[in-house]
Amino acid sequence: MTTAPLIGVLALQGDVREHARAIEAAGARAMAVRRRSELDAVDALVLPGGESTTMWKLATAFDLLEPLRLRIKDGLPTYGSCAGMIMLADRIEGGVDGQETLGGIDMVVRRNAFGRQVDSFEADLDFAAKGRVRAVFIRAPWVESIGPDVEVLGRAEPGGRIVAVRQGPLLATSFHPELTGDARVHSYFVEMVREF
Ligand SMILES: NC(=O)CC[C@H](N)C(=O)O
Repeated sequence: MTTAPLIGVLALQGDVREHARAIEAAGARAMAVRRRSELDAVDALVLPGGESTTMWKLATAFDLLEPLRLRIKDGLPTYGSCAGMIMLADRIEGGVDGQETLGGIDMVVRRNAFGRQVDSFEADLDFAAKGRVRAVFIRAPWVESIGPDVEVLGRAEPGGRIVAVRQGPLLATSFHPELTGDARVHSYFVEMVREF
């Protein structure tokens, strides 16, 4: 890919604008995705933080759930942060009755694992080869277990819980790098997108 990749941000709910800004800071182009035609147009996708139950319900109402699943299955590079991580999990714990995900990463993610809203916190952690990043956790999930093809890119300290993973073209973090003004996690994703 010689031109800057076009990265969609699923814009049903959540902190869409912050991700769009971070994508642009990482040297790619950003576009809000609400319709199937927009989903078809992008080279990659970000699933923002927000509320996974709402995202699932809106994706169903907008007829996007199956198209999203299919594009992810076909290898669309996709990055999910927080609620987006939950959406990328093959299996979840602590979901509401009947809660569905898009799936793609062979992992079990526990919703609201770090506690309630008041338990939101910030911490520094090592992210992949990018060095130490400031991680903002907001009613965040953690990764309870992973399959053999999933690579761990980051752990919360202390406790060592898995909070960043990658499986092929799919990336997920429990935390919100789009809120820190540091685009290194998005840069990592843009590098992934250029590989595929
Ligand atoms: N900041 C977030 O994205 C929180 C995720 C939220 N707890 C959920 O279950 O979807």
